[in-house]
Amino acid sequence: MTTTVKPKIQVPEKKKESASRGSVYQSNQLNLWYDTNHALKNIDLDIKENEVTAIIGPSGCGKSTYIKTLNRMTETIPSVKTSGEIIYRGKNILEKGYKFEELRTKVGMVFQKPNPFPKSIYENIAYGPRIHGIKNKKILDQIVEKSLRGAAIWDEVKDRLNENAYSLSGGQQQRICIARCLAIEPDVILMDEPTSALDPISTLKVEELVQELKKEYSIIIVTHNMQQAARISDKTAFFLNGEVIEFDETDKIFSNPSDKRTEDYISGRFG
Ligand SMILES: Nc1ncnc2c1ncn2[C@@H]1O[C@H](COP(=O)(O)OP(=O)(O)OP(=O)(O)O)[C@@H](O)[C@H]1O
Repeated sequence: MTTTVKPKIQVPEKKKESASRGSVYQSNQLNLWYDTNHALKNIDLDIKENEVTAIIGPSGCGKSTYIKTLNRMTETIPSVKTSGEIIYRGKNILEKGYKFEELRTKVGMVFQKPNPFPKSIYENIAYGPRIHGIKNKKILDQIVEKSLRGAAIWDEVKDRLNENAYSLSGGQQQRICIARCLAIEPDVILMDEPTSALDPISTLKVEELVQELKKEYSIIIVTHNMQQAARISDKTAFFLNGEVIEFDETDKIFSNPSDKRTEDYISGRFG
């Protein structure tokens, strides 16, 4: 008797053109230790451009560690050791001599808790371009408007650009943080549970925004919300105890996973 796994979570129809896309990140046999804690184990992932890739898995499985490694944020922790490769656009970012600054201008990061600067809405967005040498007020104005429009928050803030970003709601602050990323014209946006501190309406806005942004950017999103992964991602990687158990098209992962552990996780049997 054959058994088929019934879809647990509704996945919207998505275009399947993945095979023809280029790779933005490739991790090859990536390992990471915090002292003796082996937090990432032989991670092989090929992340394609202009897709949304979701990283899911139970608490402590290494999701945040993985996404932070893509931006070399873990290397500031003294106990961290890594082995293997992370190839970003053809270059191993873990190699000595890799120009770290290059990564900073190409990869934007959005965190769990909105973290605008304690400055005006305008200054939050203009800050990055200024650091990169843009001083002309007219050009900065254009970047600010374009970035806020890109983050679907222009209409809400256009008349209050000089107000402190802290005066906005949490959901608006998160979109300001996304606009701040867009202002540096990144190639990739890394999002670490970007909606977990938001209410359902703000969550929906950010999810719609992610769908829109993938036309121009590659997005990697850590989420503990499986419905969210199913709604917005093209590919999903299921992590467990520091390993990638399964990485596939999101509809395959949520309707017919290959591994029993994935099936158990998405059906809510653990995690
Ligand atoms: N700064 C750190 N120093 C030491 N160990 C850490 C550090 N950050 C994470 N770890 C450990 O690495 C492992 C993976 O943690 P990580 O935060 O990547 O998991 P996660 O899947 O993102 O979890 P969660 O869903 O709870 O955020 C855990 O054992 C954790 O205790």
